[in-house]
Amino acid sequence: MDEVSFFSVLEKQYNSQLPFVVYSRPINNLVKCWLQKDDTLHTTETYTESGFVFAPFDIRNESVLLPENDCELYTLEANTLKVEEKISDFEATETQKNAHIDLVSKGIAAIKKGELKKVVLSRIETKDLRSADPLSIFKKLYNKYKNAMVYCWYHPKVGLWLGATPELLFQVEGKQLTTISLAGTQPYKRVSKVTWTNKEIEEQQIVTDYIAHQIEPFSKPINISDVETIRAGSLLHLKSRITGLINDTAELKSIIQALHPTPAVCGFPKQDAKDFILKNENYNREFYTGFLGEINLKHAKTRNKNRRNIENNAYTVVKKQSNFYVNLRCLQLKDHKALIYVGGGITKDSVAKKEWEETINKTKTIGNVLE
Ligand SMILES: C=C(O[C@@H]1C=C(C(=O)O)C=C[C@H]1O)C(=O)O
Repeated sequence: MDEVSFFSVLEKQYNSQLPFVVYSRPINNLVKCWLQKDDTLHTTETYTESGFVFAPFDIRNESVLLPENDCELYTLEANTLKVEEKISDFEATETQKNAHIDLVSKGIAAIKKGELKKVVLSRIETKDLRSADPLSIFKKLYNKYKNAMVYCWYHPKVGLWLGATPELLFQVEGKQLTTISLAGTQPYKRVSKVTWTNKEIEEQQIVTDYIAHQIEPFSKPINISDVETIRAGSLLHLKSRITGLINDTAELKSIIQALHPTPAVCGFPKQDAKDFILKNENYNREFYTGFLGEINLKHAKTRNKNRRNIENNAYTVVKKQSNFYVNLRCLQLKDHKALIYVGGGITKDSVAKKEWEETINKTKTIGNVLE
């Protein structure tokens, strides 16, 4: 399917108020879309169905599913998508600044009292839009962020979300489990040598240790890569890659429950951090810091048993694959407004004003493509 037909099918779907998702994973130049045939709100509790899942931060609320069997799927291959690149600046207000600094200060105080070790605190930044065409925003995100999972998700009974997230929650392909620990943030400044403070190194280590501990019951042996610096748009983060082989009895739901939400977006210890967030953030995160992605898709790979006799020995392995990304650097489109969701990890060494600046820098990822 060519680009014009691909996006006109999507536009028709949106204008008919029918659910869809259009997305591209960081691994290739494929843009995929799933169009649900009616507007039924499907949810999943078991995570055994196949389709595309959109799950909230607070998993006690419903995870929305676009079931594979109720959807039409299209794929487009493209390096860049055609779109007019108009953008404009926006500024945060002082009220929001003071409210966020107060919230972060509360977090630091709780950590110093020993109630928690790390908590991720966030806020919403609202921007009035001149143009609120979700598909143009999607195209701009796709052109700008090749290393991100870029998506636009819509359900008439839930809302419209867009994002460009650098963070994999986890991926399972057959028995192979891959996840990452991503934390620590600084602006990207085009220098070759990047230095990190103890605050960020410790913050990321908390995430790595937690993930390794949580997947231990399902997966052995666990390999943890060295920590590296990665770029996500105008930001840098610390990242480790964690892999393992899951055992036969491990269910997808148990892995989700073990990992989501990680200390990268919630904090540590998990329940205390979550309680602190729900009590103090003063707004509903909804799907921000939830997760999204393909669930239980069958993926066929052709292999050759014997390289000398390729024709006769080719065989196909069908593996089930799920890949979930953490819903970050995202916004919700509502009544011609963009609600941009941003947060950052707080530890004992955090400085409230710097955390405020970090959220400003994070709004730019998605704010940079809005008009
Ligand atoms: C919470 C966010 O990002 C997370 C928090 C980070 C941090 O505290 O340094 C870094 C990457 C993400 O894991 C966000 O972008 O809103």
